[in-house]
Amino acid sequence: MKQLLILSGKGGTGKTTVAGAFIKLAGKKAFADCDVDAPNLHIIYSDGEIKEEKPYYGLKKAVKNYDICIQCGKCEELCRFSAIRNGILKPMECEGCGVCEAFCPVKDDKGKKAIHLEKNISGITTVSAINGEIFSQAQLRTGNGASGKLVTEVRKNLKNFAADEEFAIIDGSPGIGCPVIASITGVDLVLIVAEPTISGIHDMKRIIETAERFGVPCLICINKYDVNTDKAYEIEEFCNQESISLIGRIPFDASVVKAVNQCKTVMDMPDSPAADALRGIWEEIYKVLTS
Ligand SMILES: Nc1ncnc2c1ncn2[C@@H]1O[C@H](COP(=O)(O)OP(=O)(O)OP(=O)(O)O)[C@@H](O)[C@H]1O
Ligand code: SF4
Ligand code: SF4
Repeated sequence: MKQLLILSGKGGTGKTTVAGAFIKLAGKKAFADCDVDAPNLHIIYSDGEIKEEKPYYGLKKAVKNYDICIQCGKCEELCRFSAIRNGILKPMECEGCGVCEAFCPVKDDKGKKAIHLEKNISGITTVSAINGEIFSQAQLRTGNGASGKLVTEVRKNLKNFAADEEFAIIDGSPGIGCPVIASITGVDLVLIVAEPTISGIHDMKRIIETAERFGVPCLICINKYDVNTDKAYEIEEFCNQESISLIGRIPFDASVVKAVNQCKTVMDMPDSPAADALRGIWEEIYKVLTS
């Protein structure tokens, strides 16, 4: 299975718009949303038969039994993350280090400490089949820090359920942190959707560096290039200097927004200049993936 990952560094540059279009264009494929903090590919690809929905247990978290606690204050004194304040445990701030449990002097009749670690549901993974094509995604629960592990789970599910597919198209998350690193490992190609703004260019450079560190080849396309042609030109110059292929420019197109409002991809919209540009970009990517 050839895996294409779509990234940008900066959020909101058009990753999901591009991923949604490629899923439509690619024919036989599987797809995944690795933006587990804020998944949104399901807005376009929602009607499927659920194959599997599972809780994902990530980091353990502290649980406090207030009935047996003698309020000695040891756990509060030792917690490096200030997750216990005025005797009250704030589960959202617990990092699961286990120091409180190790030093708590009180046990219940089953030997469980007054403060102890317990399994914790970090998120929910879902695999669905849409017209026979596998869609793997997950939603991280608020206050959980296991985003990288959850992304790894999404990719594992994609491989397990769609091992025979020719392509996998993966919508990545913004930034360069854990979820991006978990999504980049082992993919065949990264497409960076660059935005012609100061922050868009800055973040594009950071994500190129990240991909290079993992030895994954990168291609670039500029989205909404006509909104700031000076900055679009700066991206082109950068690509020339660094010998990175710029494979397309997508214009600002009101039908992209209309498509999202109708829960469709831009490829479903008539007379869309953005759809025309995306068709050309997909052809280039297809050539690289199948060469
Ligand atoms: N070429 C375009 N013309 C007009 N609007 C666009 C274009 N591309 C994207 N948009 C709009 O910009 C917004 C962000 O796009 P999108 O959700 O695809 O970005 P994203 O990179 O996936 O965001 P996030 O980082 O939040 O996941 C959406 O409202 C989308 O409709
Ligand atoms: S497990 Fe660690 S972070 Fe969580 S409350 Fe205990 S000491 Fe604090
Ligand atoms: S260390 Fe144990 S007994 Fe002491 S305050 Fe914390 S939970 Fe209560």
